Amino acid sequence: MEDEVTMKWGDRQPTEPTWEHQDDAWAFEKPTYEWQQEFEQGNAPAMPELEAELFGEENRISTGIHFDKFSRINVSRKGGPERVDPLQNFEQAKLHPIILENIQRMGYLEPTPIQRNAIPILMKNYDLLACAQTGSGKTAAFLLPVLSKILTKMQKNPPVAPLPGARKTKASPLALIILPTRELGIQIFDETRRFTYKSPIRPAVIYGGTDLRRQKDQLARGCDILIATPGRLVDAMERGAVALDKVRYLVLDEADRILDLGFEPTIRQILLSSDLTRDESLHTMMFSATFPTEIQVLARDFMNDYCRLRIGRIGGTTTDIMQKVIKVEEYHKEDTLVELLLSQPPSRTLIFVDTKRKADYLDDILYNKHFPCISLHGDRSQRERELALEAFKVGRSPILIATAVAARGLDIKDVLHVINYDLSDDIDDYVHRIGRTARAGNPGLATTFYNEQNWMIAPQLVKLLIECQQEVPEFLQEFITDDVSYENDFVDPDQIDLLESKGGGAGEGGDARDHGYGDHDQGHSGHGHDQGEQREDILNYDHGHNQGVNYDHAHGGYRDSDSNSGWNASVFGNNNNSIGINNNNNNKNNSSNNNQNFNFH
Ligand SMILES: Nc1ncnc2c1ncn2[C@@H]1O[C@H](COP(=O)(O)OP(=O)(O)OP(=O)(O)O)[C@@H](O)[C@H]1O
Repeated sequence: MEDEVTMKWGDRQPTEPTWEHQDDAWAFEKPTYEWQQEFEQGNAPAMPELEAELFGEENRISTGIHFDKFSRINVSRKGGPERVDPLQNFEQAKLHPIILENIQRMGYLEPTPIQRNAIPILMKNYDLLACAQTGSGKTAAFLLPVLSKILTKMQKNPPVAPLPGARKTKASPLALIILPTRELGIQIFDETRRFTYKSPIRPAVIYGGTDLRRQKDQLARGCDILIATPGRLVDAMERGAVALDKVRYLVLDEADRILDLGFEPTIRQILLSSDLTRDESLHTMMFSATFPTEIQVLARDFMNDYCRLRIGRIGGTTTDIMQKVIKVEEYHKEDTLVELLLSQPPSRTLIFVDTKRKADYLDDILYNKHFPCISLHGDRSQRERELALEAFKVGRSPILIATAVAARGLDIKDVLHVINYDLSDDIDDYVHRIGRTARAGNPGLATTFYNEQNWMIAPQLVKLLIECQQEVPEFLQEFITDDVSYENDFVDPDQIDLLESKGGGAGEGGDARDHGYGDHDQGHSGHGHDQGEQREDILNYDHGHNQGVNYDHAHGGYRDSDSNSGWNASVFGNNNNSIGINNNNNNKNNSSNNNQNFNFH
């Protein structure tokens, strides 16, 4: 088995240490552009090392062959300005020149549909509820106008440098982005570091599981745009590290997941009982690929004269993902997984399981079979979570076994295969999980293990497969119905109460998950709820202490960088990957001119 795996997945070779290994820095301490008082906008000097890190090809996703397909998707807009002219190009958006330069550095040639439509609305200062498919560029759709507006404000009123010797203790950001998971926070921080390059805007990110004092130090250096998980944000506000009175742009990213995790009271607390200015000078926006009714209720309660923008169907997914569903009984899943991994050329692969225990267990099984794997879940210390994701990104551990912690928003280059080892009961979860592949018009493969225990999701899964023109396997055909219609729009705000009183709505029913709310990332420890085989729906645990990175793998922990550094990363970082799975039901052989081949035989 070792030879077989090694031949497939590459020889062990030493790899360069990453930034995390060089010192004990956290992801929130990654460098941002160091603006000096004497710089002028448009004339700031380059920071070549930072520029290479931020814009290097290896660190970001290039558009794929299906990028053009985006433009054929249907767009619906309700509310907001009377007339919106979708952007033909970024230049039309009247974005600040520094932002335009960074768009070029990112290699974005044209806007995606969500960007074409959302940016003009946000530039006109309307509140926005926006839904678009996974991987279709929602992040830039809100970041670009927000950053551009901050820069224009700064140009009119340049920030005043603190007096010599003055000690700033409180951050007063102009923009606040709240999101459900720490990993997503780090990623949006990275994206913000890119778009604020050579600008005076200082971004910061705060999330649980890390030393709040160090995050406070970051905040004390000043912060114009703050990215935060809800619990840590409240914590920082209560400790006087953050004031919200200057916030003019408020974004809830993956808004439905924030509520799903039980953060609604926290969000309402932030929106209602904080020092946030709640008048027409505050612009609020919510983005996601899925929008159950609860989040639409929240939007109605807190947004003014807002625009509802939908690109494609709410909860729909991209046809760039080849979805395969195979029948696998529980007892046979391990063997099938190993066969599946061996049957394909190595490619960055994300395996979803439902429980933390199973993530550890499977990690052990695969590691002992010499697969270059690592796991990520909420029981890991934050340091371990950051290391695991980094190892996956750089290709040192190209197989990541994760719970739902990795399901939302993560944008990792060349994830070619998502495997639903355990299938969630919730179709929205399924959509977000498989959405970790096929980003920005690239192709991807999602393989789902299905058995009778998953009957609950079967009707919706089948509907989605049909909608995406995917093969419906024999064993799922009994779930095909004539009803191919979908609740395909936002609920009219005037109808929400009616809908709620009838007990209906997109977000109702069918959700048997154990949410087991815990400490919500508040920065204190103590969870008793997920010792067993409960599903992991609470992501932002805080153990109150850092358990270190060098866990003994035999005890379900992490491998250190040495023992895990040997896998040849090169095949996982280029565009030359090909993946294939054996499936007797399918003879498709899709190949593309950028050499991403999907071989099904
Ligand atoms: N206009 C563009 N041209 C090329 N690439 C783009 C463009 N806009 C965004 N991208 C890239 O597409 C990828 C996906 O974008 P993003 O992460 O914002 O998707 P998303 O819609 O937020 O997905 P999810 O719902 O999964 O969070 C990113 O790597 C981003 O850099």
